[in-house]
Amino acid sequence: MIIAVSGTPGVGKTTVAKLLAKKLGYAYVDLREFALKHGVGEMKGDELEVEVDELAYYVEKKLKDKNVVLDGHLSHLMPADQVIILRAHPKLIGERLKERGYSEEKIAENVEAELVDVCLLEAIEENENIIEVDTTDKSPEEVVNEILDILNKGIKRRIGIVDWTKFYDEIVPYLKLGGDEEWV
Ligand SMILES: Nc1ncnc2c1ncn2[C@@H]1O[C@H](COP(=O)(O)OP(=O)(O)OP(=O)(O)O)[C@@H](O)[C@H]1O
Repeated sequence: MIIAVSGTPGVGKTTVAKLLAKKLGYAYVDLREFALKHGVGEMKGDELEVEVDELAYYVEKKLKDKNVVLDGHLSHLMPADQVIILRAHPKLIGERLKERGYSEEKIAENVEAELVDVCLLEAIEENENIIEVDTTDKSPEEVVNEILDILNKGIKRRIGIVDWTKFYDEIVPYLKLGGDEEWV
């Protein structure tokens, strides 16, 4: 069984995926390292640009019959049996990425992606089995226990649990609004 753990950068995918794999006794697979290992994608500066279909082909071929937790911000586009989309208050994403030294532009891009549910919407296009978990104010342990609880109940789909637009005023400072052009 392939369980994909996805979400906006900084949401906690790696932390949660490793712990989830440990508790389930599954192998942990970092999708970026998996791509590199199989020669998928091209390095553009620090970033690895991959062809999603090519990566999905290798995931299907190499991991299909294994018990793995797949970690990566493209994992929701892979042929997984179960997708977990982690969510966090966009302000938290902004603070974590600021701490990592990301540029204002990169922070704004990711905060906005979390605000408007980009990962979730992409996942819905690809997979029926999606569980969304709000990690805000929870420890990684609590998040993993929540995931295990849902899976143990046989629930495969639980979406629409957060609406960050309610907190728009708190999120605005992290966004780059208006661009360079003046409104006339
Ligand atoms: N409930 C939580 N779940 C997961 N991570 C949490 C939680 N609370 C705090 N954190 C912290 O948030 C940070 C998330 O970092 P992590 O590398 O796991 O995110 P990521 O989504 O994998 O990022 P990236 O996509 O950039 O690799 C870690 O420092 C982690 O300790």
